[in-house]
Amino acid sequence: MILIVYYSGEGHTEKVATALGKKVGGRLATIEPVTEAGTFRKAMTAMFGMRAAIRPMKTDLSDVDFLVVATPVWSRKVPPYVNEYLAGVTNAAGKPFSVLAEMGGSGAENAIEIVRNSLEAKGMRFVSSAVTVESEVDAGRFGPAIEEFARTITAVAAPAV
Ligand SMILES: Cc1cc2nc3c(=O)[nH]c(=O)nc-3n(C[C@H](O)[C@H](O)[C@H](O)COP(=O)(O)O)c2cc1C
Repeated sequence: MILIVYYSGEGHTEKVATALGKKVGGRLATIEPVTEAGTFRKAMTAMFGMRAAIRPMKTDLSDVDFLVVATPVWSRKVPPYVNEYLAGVTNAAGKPFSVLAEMGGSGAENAIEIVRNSLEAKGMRFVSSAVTVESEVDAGRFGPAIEEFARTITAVAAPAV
């Protein structure tokens, strides 16, 4: 089973994750914050690599064959809710993963590196990454950006039936 875990504050990451899910036959799971912070706090907690409480969700990857983490870029890093999810991941050793970063304009590579380091520390195996840009997502022009990304995923994990 391909699992696509995402957080999306304003719907862009969700739009891309949903389209990707259709392409690869993946199951979607959303990271939900317990409380919505204001913009300043969001930027600060991301900048300092902090974690913030999320609603209970499955973090045990026992029945997952391939994990995709899709995240917005915040302060050239990732939201504290994504850090919280990543910290909770268990039974992940040896499993492949890919990362999708959705951004306004810059910092995606750094955000991808953060997710990559966190999951590699759990023994997971990095496969690929992709970047989408807010304006392209708004215009519905992100298809090509995830086309090749989807292929790298299905090449490793057979789509769920
Ligand atoms: C607190 C905060 C910090 C952000 N920092 C960055 C950044 O460093 N680089 C960037 O390109 N976009 C940044 N953005 C823009 C988001 O990445 C962009 O709006 C993205 O589309 C949001 O995805 P979402 O709609 O799924 O929440 C930031 C947005 C917020 C709210």
